[in-house]
Amino acid sequence: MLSFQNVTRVFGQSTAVDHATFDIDRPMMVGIIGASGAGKSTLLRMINRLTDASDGRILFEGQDILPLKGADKRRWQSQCAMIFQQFNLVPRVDVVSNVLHGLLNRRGLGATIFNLWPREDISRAIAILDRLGIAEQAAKRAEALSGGQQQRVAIARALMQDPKIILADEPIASLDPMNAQIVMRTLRQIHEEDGRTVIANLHTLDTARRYCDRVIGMRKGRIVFDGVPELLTPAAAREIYGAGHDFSEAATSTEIDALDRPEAAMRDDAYAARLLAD
Ligand SMILES: Nc1ncnc2c1ncn2[C@@H]1O[C@H](COP(=O)(O)OP(=O)(O)OP(=O)(O)O)[C@@H](O)[C@H]1O
Repeated sequence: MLSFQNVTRVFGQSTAVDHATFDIDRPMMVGIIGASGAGKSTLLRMINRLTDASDGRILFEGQDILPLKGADKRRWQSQCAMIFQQFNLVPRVDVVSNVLHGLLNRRGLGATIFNLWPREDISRAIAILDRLGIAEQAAKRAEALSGGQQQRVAIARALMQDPKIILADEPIASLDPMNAQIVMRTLRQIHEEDGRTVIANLHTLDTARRYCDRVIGMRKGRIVFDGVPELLTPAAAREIYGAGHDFSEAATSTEIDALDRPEAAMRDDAYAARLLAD
């Protein structure tokens, strides 16, 4: 289905992703973990062509998606929707319109600017919001919603594209523990019920363990772990995070406690090291 073959991305002197090679041969939920700067975002962004690869091939159902241009590239991008840590909604615009923006690649800019959406698109947007439990927010401005609700709107916008793959770049890093769980459960539900592949960059090992079928661990651009969560032993975690021997798996088994800490939103090596060393 999705095949990475020696995919590399170089920025100047630094190699953000170094010969990444792996196959996803059936719909699954994949968590990508690693310290800040390990290359997780770059890996994800190369899939939907927000970032170009320097070398290698990414095949989707046999076709290399890296050389795609123009309409072909847009078609591919509509098959792999992305959600972001900061939701990337239009804050002053109502929720339904934000969801309808998921159709931008298909309906064009005119429909978006003039808010000219066919009735069936609007009905579908509301049905998706209903599925995600936020239909009653449909008429509100996006900025009036809580973070967790805004991320669900972003997921609804992604679903509007009817994508085969959902790419989630730190989807819960800005959320409180309760909303983080709701968003992760929503992503899991979308995978299980719709058969879509979800690939999510995650900050806590425990979230990857709890929600993902497979975990890919990156360190300094290289994939150093690829397996089922059960194989994510303390030794494997040390390898991924470069942590010391005082690493304790128990320290990462309380995702909610970890997210509860005020510094949980920090995205740096010190945070990962502290988490592992606690
Ligand atoms: N546009 C860019 N220009 C230059 N360097 C970049 C660019 N994007 C990423 N990098 C570098 O590539 C490396 C990998 O960055 P990336 O954002 O992919 O890591 P990450 O694992 O997602 O980190 P984080 O968890 O902090 O988001 C880093 O050294 C980063 O500085």
